[in-house]
Amino acid sequence: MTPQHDPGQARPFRVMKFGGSSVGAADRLFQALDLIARERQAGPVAVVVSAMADTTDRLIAAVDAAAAGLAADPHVDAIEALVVGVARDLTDRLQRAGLLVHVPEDLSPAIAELMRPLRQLLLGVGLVRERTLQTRDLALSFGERASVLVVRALLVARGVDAVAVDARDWTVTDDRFGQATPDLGASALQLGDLSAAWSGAVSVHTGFLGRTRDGRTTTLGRNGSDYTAALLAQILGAAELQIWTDVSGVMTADPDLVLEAYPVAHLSQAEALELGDLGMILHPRTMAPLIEARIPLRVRNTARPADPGTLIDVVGTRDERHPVCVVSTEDLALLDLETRRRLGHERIGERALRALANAGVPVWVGTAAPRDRAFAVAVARQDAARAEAALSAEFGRTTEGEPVELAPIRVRQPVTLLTLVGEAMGRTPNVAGRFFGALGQIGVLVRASAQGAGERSISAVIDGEDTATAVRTVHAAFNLAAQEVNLLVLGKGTVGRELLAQIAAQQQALASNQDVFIKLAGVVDSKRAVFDPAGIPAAQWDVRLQESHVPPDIPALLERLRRLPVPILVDCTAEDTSAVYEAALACGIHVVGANKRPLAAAWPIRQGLMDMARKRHRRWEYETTVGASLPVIDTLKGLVRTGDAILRIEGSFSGTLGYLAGELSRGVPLSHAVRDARARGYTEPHPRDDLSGLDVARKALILARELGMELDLDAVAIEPFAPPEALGHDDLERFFLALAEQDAAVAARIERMRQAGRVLRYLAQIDPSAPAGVPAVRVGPVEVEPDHPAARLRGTEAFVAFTTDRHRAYPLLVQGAGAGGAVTAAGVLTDILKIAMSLRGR
Ligand SMILES: Nc1ncnc2c1ncn2[C@@H]1O[C@H](COP(=O)(O)OP(=O)(O)O)[C@@H](O)[C@H]1O
Ligand SMILES: N[C@@H](CC(=O)OP(=O)(O)O)C(=O)O
Repeated sequence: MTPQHDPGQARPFRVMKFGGSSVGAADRLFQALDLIARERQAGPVAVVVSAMADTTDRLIAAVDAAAAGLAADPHVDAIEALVVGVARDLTDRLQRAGLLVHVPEDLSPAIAELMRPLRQLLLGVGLVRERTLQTRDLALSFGERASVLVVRALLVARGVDAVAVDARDWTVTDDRFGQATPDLGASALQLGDLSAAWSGAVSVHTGFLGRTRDGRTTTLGRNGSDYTAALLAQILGAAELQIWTDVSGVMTADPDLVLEAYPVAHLSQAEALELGDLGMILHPRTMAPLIEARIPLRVRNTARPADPGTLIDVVGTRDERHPVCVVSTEDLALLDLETRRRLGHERIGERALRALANAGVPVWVGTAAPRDRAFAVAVARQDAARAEAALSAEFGRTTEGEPVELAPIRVRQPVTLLTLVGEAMGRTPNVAGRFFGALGQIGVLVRASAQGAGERSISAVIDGEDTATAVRTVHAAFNLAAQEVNLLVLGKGTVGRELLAQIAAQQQALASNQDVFIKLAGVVDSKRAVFDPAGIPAAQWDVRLQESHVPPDIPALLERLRRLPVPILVDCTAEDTSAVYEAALACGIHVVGANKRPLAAAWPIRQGLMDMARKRHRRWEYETTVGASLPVIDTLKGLVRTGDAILRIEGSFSGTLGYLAGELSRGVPLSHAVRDARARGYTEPHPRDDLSGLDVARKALILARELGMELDLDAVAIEPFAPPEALGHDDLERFFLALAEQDAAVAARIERMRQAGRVLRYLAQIDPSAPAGVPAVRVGPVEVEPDHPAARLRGTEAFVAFTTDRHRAYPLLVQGAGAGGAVTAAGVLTDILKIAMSLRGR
């Protein structure tokens, strides 16, 4: 192909294409004209425009309406109104900006005149009630033709010499209406003749349109203006093609699907070819002429012309940290073929592809099992029935005289083809591992997969309903600096409130120092919920919750949460939430809980939750259920996992009871000490819940169960902290009166102990090898000797002593602050980070 440089110019052309979004509104078109004028000063320019905004869709609706015997005129009226409105608005703007060099003629009569044959055509369609692709293409041509009329007139009005070119006059195509292919040689000849008349003016071409040799109008397929522009660039031997649209370049993912998507600075032509093939922003055939002619392409944003956009050239970038693009192709069907016996020498894959090609069904992806015993193909959903019929017919007959033994064809739909495209992939290890790992982490099943032969792409076929979550998760795994986790926090009591404050304070540092981004997706209390998949600023949760009128519909919230990357349910309540945990784990949500009740629920329930977590590969972290943020559970798990034999566990787990024991030892009467502890916020709202020993019993049970002891709460021997007769009153005042009646007896006991050199502590004791008839787990008040580790505890301090086979002589001790909102919340945050860090391997 001989490049046709502008005869009067030494410099080569630049081709600028403006899409429907750039020409469909006056403010954008104002920018577009400005860009053209500036570019013209630097050298020769050819412009390609699309139909304004949604005009092409409207024209299709008009044809459909006419064919259905309905009025099509309202659609044409709306298009005319849009075009005339944009032209008027733009004239005003140019005038106000002092840019109007010539006053343009009123364009409405010209536009009405242009549309007249369209109205007649639609009338004809209405009469015959028949709509062929050929008729439709002719109707569609009016969109681009109207744009050219307006753009040329206003360029001239702005002082830029411009000529209108109906690209049908040079784009010679075959007669595949709706999807025509241009003939490059014939088109170049035609254009050569036409271009002589431009003589230095900016030529403004209709995108998308062509004509057969015998003069019938064709279109190049939806979004075909990109293709027109690429052809024009090739024939003109342009130095560059610019595609101006409404986003700042080719983004790492569809910005409508992935909020965090960002523009890719530099792509190779091969990468862009793969992206175009998958229908990502470029028309699938745009790249071919540019590759042939080695012409660079820039994708730019008309509304933000200062943004650099995306450069697509022959070499691309060698930057190893180059982002990759995630493309999802929805509404596909996956057809699975499997032989029960080999089909002679011919492979089923080959035969299947041939059968589909003969039936005119395009295949999105095909993957074969080794030696072709099984084969899966993904096709557009609308082609699924045709594809199935073609395959059934193909494999229904025998080959080489052998009976065909094909299992019934399985059709799964809707499915989505999820593809990762990036040049760097062939040079980076473990791309497949990270890709499938990210999908596995959110419980997405891969139905089929393919790794591009050019090492530039990797694809997975997934269920349609998983699309949004999968795209976001894969995008985050490859393109975001920080691992994102999404929290739904249940409960805004002391622990919940403190946790949210700690998240607000730490969020920034965690993102910059640990590459972990903690996103607060929702908060729920007993009356309402607030949920925002884009994230609630952690400092604003309180206000947002107060403003919310959404009821706390947990199943609905879990359904939304599970669609976000690394979803975590954070339970800061003291309710029976086992059913919530089950639902969460079942749908792929991790759980972090400070709540003891699900762990202390009946053994089959607790075990069911553990099994569900294991089966769904979700984490359930609950370190704070015993000893707040002290590493009690982790230590015990470590001992058990490394095969140590636990001989005995003893501990003081209740900060409240530890505090009370200390106060009594100092001579404070029981009822006073309890009143005081309640006033300090150490006790539950009704102190009976602490004094009964039930809370400590639950903690002891949690530890015992870690040892595999199949016990329920009723197997724990509980002796309350205060005599049971004092605990029966619901009414607080009567409760305190009854408690005061015990003051003297308790004081006398404490005094006796003091004289014997002992102190009172409330301890839990677990003895896995207790003989039959002796409770293996017991909690209650114990008089301890002065050299016992519990004797040294101060205030709300807690301790646990593990006596094991390896720690026999000196028990392993864990000791420190064992209660309080701040330490518990810090423990919950640690559990959340444990999950985030384990996934972060990037
Ligand atoms: N990966 C992606 N990068 C950029 N845009 C994308 C991507 N995926 C989907 N899009 C969508 O493509 C749109 C641009 O294409 P289109 O509407 O055809 O533009 P135009 O009207 O300029 O031809 C964007 O507004 C965006 O919503
Ligand atoms: N107007 C045609 C052709 C085109 O390319 O449009 P856009 O550049 O707006 O995607 C369509 O909507 O398919």
